[in-house]
Amino acid sequence: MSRFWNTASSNRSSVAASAGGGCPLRLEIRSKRFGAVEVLHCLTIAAAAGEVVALVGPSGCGKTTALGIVAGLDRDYDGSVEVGPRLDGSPVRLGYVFQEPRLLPWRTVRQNLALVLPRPQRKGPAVDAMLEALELSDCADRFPTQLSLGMARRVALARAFVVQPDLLLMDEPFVSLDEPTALKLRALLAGLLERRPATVLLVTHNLREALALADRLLLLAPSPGRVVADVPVAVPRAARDDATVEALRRNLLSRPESVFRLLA
Ligand SMILES: Nc1ncnc2c1ncn2[C@@H]1O[C@H](COP(=O)(O)OP(=O)(O)OP(=O)(O)O)[C@@H](O)[C@H]1O
Repeated sequence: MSRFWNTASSNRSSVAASAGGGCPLRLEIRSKRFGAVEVLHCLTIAAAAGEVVALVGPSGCGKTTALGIVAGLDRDYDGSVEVGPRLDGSPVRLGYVFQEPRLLPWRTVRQNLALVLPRPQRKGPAVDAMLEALELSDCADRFPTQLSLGMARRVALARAFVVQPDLLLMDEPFVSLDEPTALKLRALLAGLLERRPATVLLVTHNLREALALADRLLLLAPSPGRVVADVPVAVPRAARDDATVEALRRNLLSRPESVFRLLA
């Protein structure tokens, strides 16, 4: 197991080893509190190696809190997290795309990417290849203040991918972008995952985005946050053009179960 931690009493659960890109993930939170308020209760998220799982739910239902726990940024909870293993036993690599790009303002685009790599690899071809894949070669020597929000978000995506992550955590990665820019970034992300699969937890408010990218949607309800629906997306990702995504969205919104009203 590459990483495992918990507080209070935890249940260790077994997960199959990763055979290709990505690694398995299992998160079981019995309870997560901030002070007297319980924000997550009996929340279980499991993802197979290479699976893209979208966490969808209203503001405040605990999506970011759950990501922080998976990333190891928050260890004050009752439950367990298992990430990995990789088949070859090597350490799991984690990528995190935050809600804001969080680039170092005093470093250039190229330097922001290089800094997340082990020192011997920083001058190798990985950085330039990733900049090219995300159509960022022309701004490699710019500083973050010289970028548009869409470019800064592409750099944040490039920084997460340059480590070749097994597990990628994405928290509203395309929020507050105009729709054409968001569409372009989604297509770039889909292309990156096609070339090098990773297990992805994608937090989003945007149902179209979830349906365009994910293999499965987990719908969370608030107070306290928990999973109320687990919805597989049967159409292959490559076949999900705008019209197909819209049809999937309408189909989901028309389902009679009351939990789907959370999406309206
Ligand atoms: N550090 C903190 N201290 C106290 N309460 C917090 C803290 N962080 C989050 N919360 C509360 O926990 C709940 C879940 O917050 P979280 O940010 O995880 O929700 P979210 O689903 O990601 O929301 P959004 O979609 O608006 O980003 C909210 O009620 C929030 O106010």
